[in-house]
Amino acid sequence: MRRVVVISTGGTIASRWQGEGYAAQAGGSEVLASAPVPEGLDVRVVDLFTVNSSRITTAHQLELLRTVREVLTDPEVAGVVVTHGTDTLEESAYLLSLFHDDPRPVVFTGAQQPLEVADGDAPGNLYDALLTASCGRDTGVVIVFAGLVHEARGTVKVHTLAPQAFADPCGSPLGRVEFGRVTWLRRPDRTPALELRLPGPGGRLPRVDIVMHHTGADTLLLDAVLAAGAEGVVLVGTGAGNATPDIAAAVACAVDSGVLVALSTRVQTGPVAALYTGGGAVDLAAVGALLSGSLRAGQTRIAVLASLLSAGPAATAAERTDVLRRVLDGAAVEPPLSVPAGSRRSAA
Ligand SMILES: NC(=O)C[C@H](N)C(=O)O
Repeated sequence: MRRVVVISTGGTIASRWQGEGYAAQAGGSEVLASAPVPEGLDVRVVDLFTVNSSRITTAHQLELLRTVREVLTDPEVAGVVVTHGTDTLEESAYLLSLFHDDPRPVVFTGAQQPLEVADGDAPGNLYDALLTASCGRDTGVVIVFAGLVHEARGTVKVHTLAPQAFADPCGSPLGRVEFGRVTWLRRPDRTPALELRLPGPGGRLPRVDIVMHHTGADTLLLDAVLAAGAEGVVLVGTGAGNATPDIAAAVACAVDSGVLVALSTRVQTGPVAALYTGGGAVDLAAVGALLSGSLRAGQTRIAVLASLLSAGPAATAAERTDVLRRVLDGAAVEPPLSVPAGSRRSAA
């Protein structure tokens, strides 16, 4: 029997009607009982949390990371399944993937329809995730949803309600799960795992905020997160990563004071590219913002958070920047042909 451990964290896959709306309520054993189990598997359950994933914090994510590592100390375990709400699944999965250094797979899944819905998607997704966790090797952390296996990095929630909830807008799936079999379509682009320096119990966790640019925006929100003590900021630019000269000046001050700044885009597909000046990505990169490649805002924030955690509180700004640059290089996609060579990433 191959052993797979399911770590249950809540989400719609564990949700029931509460009178006014749905909320996570069921524990892991109930979630598991809703799905058929592939033949020949010995499935164990760890009940970690029961929360809707919009409430997931960095502390939850680090507890999940610790739990996965603890589960994998058992050599009998072939793989791990994490059941998670879909709202922030891509963030937790990407965080774990950056620190994952084990050949055994960690498979995230969830559902768009709640537990006990007669024709819901939970049982199929969980079955596929169990199958993938039992047979994958050197896959890293993946997301199994609606019959597809996605690499954690780059994958985002693309529909609020539909069963096909996840896709990588700049990439392609790693595999398919159908007819009770996993078919691998390509190898994941795995990068070396980051060194893990977890803060001790009660240790301070870095604050990383996201600020989105829009027409008429000034520096108020950026100033506010910096005043609140953000050690990292993701600026979500318009287009290929653009803002204004005032915002570029505020980013320059933030970088000079040791804040890690990454630049993502609010556009759904395509990489950030240093093409425009006048407050655009050319100027933002010149003052030290690192371009996020094809990572969308949520995963860019995780890249910044993971870099701060991995560098540790005693690291210099240059050391933290160096870790983030390596993480983002691992997330790069080729720039479109129209982007001049060498303009994709900041030289800062
Ligand atoms: N489909 C879901 O899981 C959505 C839910 N709001 C969650 O993320 O917890």
